[in-house]
Parts: sequence; structure tokens; C-alpha cells
Amino acid sequence: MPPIELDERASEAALAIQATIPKPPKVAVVLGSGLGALANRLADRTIVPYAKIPHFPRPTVEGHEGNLVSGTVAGAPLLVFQGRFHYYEGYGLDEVTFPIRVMKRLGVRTLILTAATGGIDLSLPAGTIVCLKDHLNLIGSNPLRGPNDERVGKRFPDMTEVYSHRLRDLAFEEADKLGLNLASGVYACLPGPSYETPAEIRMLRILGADVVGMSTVPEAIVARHAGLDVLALALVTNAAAGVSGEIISHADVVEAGLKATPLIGALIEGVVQRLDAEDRQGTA
Ligand SMILES: O=P(O)(O)O[C@@H]1C[C@H](O)[C@@H](CO)O1
Ligand SMILES: Nc1nc2[nH]cnc2c(=O)[nH]1
Repeated sequence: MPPIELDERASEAALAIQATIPKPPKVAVVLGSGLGALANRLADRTIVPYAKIPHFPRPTVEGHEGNLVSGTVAGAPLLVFQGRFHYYEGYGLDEVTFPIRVMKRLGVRTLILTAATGGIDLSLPAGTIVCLKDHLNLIGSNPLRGPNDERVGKRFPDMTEVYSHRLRDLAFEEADKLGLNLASGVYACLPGPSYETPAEIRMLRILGADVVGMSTVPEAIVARHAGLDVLALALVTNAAAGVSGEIISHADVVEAGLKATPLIGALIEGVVQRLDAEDRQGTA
């Protein structure tokens, strides 16, 4: 039997989700390392374990639970992907970005990506939240490689504005309300799983990167291809290699994520409530 096409797999996964969540929220968030507890802030929760969704991969990394959670924040609907897939886990980019293809079929229009990152810029210490303004795809491939589904998006999608100016403005306004000093920066995506060497970090700084991670970019590319508006919030969990001389460990990354969850959660909630208000007024 020939392998089932990606499109068909995504449609089957979306159908299975709709059996439990008949009217999925139009805003989705993907939670990065250590940020999983954000899903617990939702009210009226419906939880679908990834294991119950056909064709869905399974997270293999600590700090990525593997649940799809639908619920509300202060009355505004939100779909939470509690756990993501990374290239370094051995998954192909098709699998890494499978949740994005599925959420498109569920009717999601706005995607909020979150990620744990190393701070390259000296002005971005651990604990800083960075609103991404652009990225460097250094993963060595592209998630859109292969046949293009014209029903979803163009063969050669423009990437001039991956991270929506409108959503970034909204995030900065909400950060102001919280008294949060939100930073702005460029994310470099490397394949991992080893962290960088100090020489690699010096190279990334010259290339214009402010933070470094192992995710987010493939998801953002697939989302833009499909016409979703994207906002990405990177938490600096550690100084990048060689910046402070401190050893980097995933346990510390997860702990920093946990610590920052209330703040990044409040920011996301503010943004989601604004989007919901716009949606109700028909301006979104
Ligand atoms: O899923 P994210 O990008 O938040 O996780 C980062 C990258 C690696 O998976 C991990 C390294 O500690 O954190
Ligand atoms: N590549 C990379 N990913 C991270 N995720 C959290 N911290 C880091 C880091 O320093 N480098």
C-alpha cells in the first residue's frame, strides 16, 4: 500500500480532533521547553492526548507533555499544543510541522509560538522575553521541501514579514500594561541537539542573531505558507555558550521556563483577549 499523503494524514488528524473539540478556537499556541504549565491556566479545558490523534508524533523530550488542550482564558478561546516536535529528535520536518498543518485544517488563523532560547545579545539576560521580528533558518533544510499543495499555499511563499507587525504591536501594548520590558530580536534556528560552541555563538552574533534555539522556524515557515498570522515569543532561559561561561543544561532550561510561565502566560492571555475582542467586533 502506498504511504498516505501528508495532506490526507493532516485531514484525518483534524477530523479526529473535531470529534472531541467540534468548534476549535481560532488562536493556537505551541508551548516551548518548560512552558507546558501554561496549559493549566485555561478554564473549561478539553484535553486530547497526542497519542489519541491519528498520525500525530509523540514528544520525546523532557518538558514537552504531548497534549492538545482546548479552553478559555478570561472567556477567550485558546487551543494549546502542550509539547512540540524537534528535528533533533529524529523527526523529519514534515512531522515537526505536522501540528501546524493540522491546525490550519481546524480553522486556526493566528499562531503564537513560544520557545526556550539562549541569549546571544549581551543585553538579553536569562528571564528576558523576546518578541521575534525575524529569523535565520540554519537547520539545513526547509519544511516546504517536496510537492507543494497549491490549495494550502504558493510554491514560493514570501517571507518578508514572517512575524506579523500587527501582532507584535499588540504584544508590546499588552507587555506595557503588565509593566513587562518585552525585547525584540532575531532567532537563529540550529538543528541541535548539542548546544552551540562559543565560536558558533560569535558567528551567529555576526550573522545578526539575538537568540538561538532548535525549533520555531520550521513551524513559522509552514504557518506563513498556509496564511496564518504568526507571533513568536522566545524566553531567554540561559546565556548562549561562551557569553557568561556557564555550562548549559536542559534541566536548567526547563526550570527557567517554569519560573517564567506566569509572566509569559499573562502576556499571551492579554494578546488572546485582544484578538478575541477584535474577532467579536469583526475587525480581526
Ligand atoms: O521547544 P523549545 O524550542 O522551547 O526547546 C528548546 C530547544 C531544545 O528543544 C531545548 C534545549 O534545552 O530547549
Ligand atoms: N540552540 C539552543 N537552544 C536552546 N534552548 C535553550 N537554550 C538554548 C541554547 O543555548 N541554544
